[in-house]
Amino acid sequence: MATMVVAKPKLIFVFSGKRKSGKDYVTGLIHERLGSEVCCILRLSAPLKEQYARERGLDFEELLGSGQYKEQYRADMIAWGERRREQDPGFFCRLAQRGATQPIWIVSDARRLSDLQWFWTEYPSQTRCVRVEASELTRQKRGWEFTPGIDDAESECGLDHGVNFDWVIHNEEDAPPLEEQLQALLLLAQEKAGPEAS
Ligand SMILES: Nc1ncnc2c1ncn2[C@@H]1O[C@H](COP(=O)(O)OP(=O)(O)O)[C@@H](O)[C@H]1O
Ligand SMILES: C[C@@](O)(CCOP(=O)(O)OP(=O)(O)O)CC(=O)O
Repeated sequence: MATMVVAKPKLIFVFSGKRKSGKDYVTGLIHERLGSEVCCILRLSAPLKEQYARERGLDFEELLGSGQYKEQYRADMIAWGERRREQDPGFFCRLAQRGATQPIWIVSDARRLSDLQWFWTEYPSQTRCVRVEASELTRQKRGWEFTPGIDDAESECGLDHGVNFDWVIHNEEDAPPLEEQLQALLLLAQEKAGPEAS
């Protein structure tokens, strides 16, 4: 693969969380607050879904969505992606960062220790890990159903233990408001990005 020249970020928030915990919702709030000039959202699953859709003649946009379409293919996408990660753990991380020029990056969907290790290795001083937490009841209310082979496998459980997260965001009705929980992340991002982020 040709060497991709990537603009160095000043700060990277690497998010993880269970299905329907609110990763996209929370990272969307941060992105909205900081603005597209300063902040971009990187999805590790996007290059995976793009190649998977191409190989199988599927609808890439639908795979990016949050509906049933992607759930039909999730198990096979997981297996397909894991075969590639076995050969090159950073394969999807490198592809996801293509074209990112903003100073603040948000990786919205880390799932495995190899994801975190890639960013810690490539960007040791810039990387901060954030976990989005929600109870199973809350996730069920958002449309999650336990699926054997998915919710008890690495894709969903790979970061359940052994990670000292820099922040844990409790995305629950009875938790403090997200704006309050995200204050420290937003302040750090504004400090790192400089005056244009304020
Ligand atoms: N704090 C919240 N307030 C309102 N809706 C939320 C909140 N968190 C998540 N949601 C909704 O719940 C669903 C799942 O959230 P999402 O961010 O897609 O989860 P994930 O990306 O972790 O699978 C979405 O419809 C989203 O809009
Ligand atoms: C094969 C996947 O990349 C599919 C991920 O799809 P999404 O990122 O859409 O998942 P949620 O938003 O958590 O529901 C998972 C993997 O193990 O790589």
